[in-house]
Amino acid sequence: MARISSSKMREHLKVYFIAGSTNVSDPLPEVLQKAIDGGITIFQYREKGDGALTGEAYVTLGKELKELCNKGGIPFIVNDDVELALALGADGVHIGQEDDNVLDVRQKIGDRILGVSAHTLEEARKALQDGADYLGVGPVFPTSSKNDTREVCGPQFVATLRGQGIDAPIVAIGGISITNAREVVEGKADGLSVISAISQAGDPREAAKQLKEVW
Ligand SMILES: Nc1nc(C(F)(F)F)ncc1COP(=O)(O)OP(=O)(O)O
Ligand SMILES: [Mg+2]
Repeated sequence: MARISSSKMREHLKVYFIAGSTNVSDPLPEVLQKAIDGGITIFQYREKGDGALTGEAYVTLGKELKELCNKGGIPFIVNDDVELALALGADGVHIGQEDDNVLDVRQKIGDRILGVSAHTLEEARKALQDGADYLGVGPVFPTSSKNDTREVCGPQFVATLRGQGIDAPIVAIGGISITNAREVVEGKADGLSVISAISQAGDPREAAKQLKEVW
């Protein structure tokens, strides 16, 4: 298996749904299936925060979500937890600046997809140099889904990175919804990632469909 190409990675990043059991009121597998039906292009299992599952329940849910992604033909990404990603046979992992070292994770996961959060030009350059396949850049808008974010950088920050020579696949994250998604597209991101815009939507399928239609 070779590393994913940038063009294929950009396609996968278009509508990136991220969720864990604490982000939904209905069972996450049901929400994920609706999101897949609506056209999400990649999913990240991010089981974090108060009330997050642990132990067997954490692994069992991950297995179920991975199966849905496999059937739906989209990559299944695990947030932070490289061991779980390997145990589940995930398609990749996403790590942030406070997580494991990018070089070490690349070594552990082989050619699987590796996403890295970046908030500055230096962090972006280093992550790519160390083996990231895509960057998660944000928060582009204020967000209620994560309480320890760096300061809001705005949707134009991705365009700034492009101007500084970062032409790798980038997905924007943070407070994105259907009402501001166009700004993300105009800001030269390759994709938009959302938690509550889908996980808290009355109709996750419709929400995913509308976000897909922005492209
Ligand atoms: N989970 C993420 N996924 C993305 C993605 F690019 F996939 F959209 N970008 C950024 C993050 C944030 O990652 P991190 O800074 O480690 O915080 P946390 O582990 O709490 O999510
Ligand atoms: Mg993390």
